[in-house]
Amino acid sequence: MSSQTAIRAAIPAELAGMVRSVSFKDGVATLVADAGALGRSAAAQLQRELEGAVAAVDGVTEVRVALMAEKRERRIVMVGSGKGGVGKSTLTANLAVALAGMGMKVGVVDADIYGPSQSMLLDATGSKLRAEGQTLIPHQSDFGVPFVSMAQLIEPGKAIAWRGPMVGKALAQLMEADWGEAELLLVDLPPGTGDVQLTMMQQFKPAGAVVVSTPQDLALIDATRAIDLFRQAKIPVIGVVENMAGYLCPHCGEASQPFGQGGAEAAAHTIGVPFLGRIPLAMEIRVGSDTGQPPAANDGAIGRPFTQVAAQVARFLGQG
Ligand SMILES: Nc1ncnc2c1ncn2[C@@H]1O[C@H](COP(=O)(O)OP(=O)(O)OP(=O)(O)O)[C@@H](O)[C@H]1O
Repeated sequence: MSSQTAIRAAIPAELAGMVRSVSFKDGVATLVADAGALGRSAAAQLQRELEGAVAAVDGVTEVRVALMAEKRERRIVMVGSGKGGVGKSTLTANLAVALAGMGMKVGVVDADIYGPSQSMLLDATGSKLRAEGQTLIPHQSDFGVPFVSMAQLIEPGKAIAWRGPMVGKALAQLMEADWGEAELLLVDLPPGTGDVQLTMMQQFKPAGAVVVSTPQDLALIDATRAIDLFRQAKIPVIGVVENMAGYLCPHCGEASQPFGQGGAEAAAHTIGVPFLGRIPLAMEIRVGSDTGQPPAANDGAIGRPFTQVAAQVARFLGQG
């Protein structure tokens, strides 16, 4: 058997499909393998396994493995708001679940340095998040949506003192986590127009932004500021979502409007950005969010408004 044939024979069958070429000269075996579909840690493991298997072949004194990884086109959509507490994290989690339900490979980056909450929203188990060296390993939620979170990088309550360079470093770690096949990252921004927003726009070239607001005037003024910032940076505003838009009393069935009604839609028209839809204020949304059960994971009526917004985001991305 020639050495080249012996090397091919030594490659485990389950890895053989990824090996594009094998050559052998003066004791040096050179393998080229396709790691384009693999995340960083899986690619490193492929390399180790190939090296181990081929090093055992008679006559081989050195193994060189070259991994080809075609750069994957991964797009980024930011979810922002002017004001805090308007439901940005809730919308991010449910949009991600709804888009995954439509067949997209979506990851969530929880970049809310002041109140990271995706662990609660997407993970009922409360499992610990992991890292391999400097590379964060996204946590696989039960809903087909992996996520990483600022909560992995900062101690609770310490973020207030964070400034530009620290924010940039932490954000880069989240964005460059081992995202594997994810084709879309949804980024849950902190409220407002601070360092995280600026760094996102300068360093990561988002494909677009969704802005959440309640129908209240104050929230809308702040949302308009966020939209202005995205526009200045030439980030397309995919549209505005009105959250907490009307409350249906579960006892008497009467509809009331604690935060007013239609404000976000009117503001979107005035500013000239699309209006993506309305999410009602509903006890089931709050309870589902607090227990790691995003409503968009179910077919029920309460998940539908999220699915409708997700369909528009998919359309914007050319996937709908
Ligand atoms: N449509 C809704 N109906 C009922 N409760 C909601 C709705 N949207 C959000 N909530 C609840 O409101 C609270 C704030 O929501 P969320 O954390 O998503 O807001 P946020 O804008 O991300 O806040 P933060 O400023 O902390 O980042 C949470 O308790 C959430 O469960």
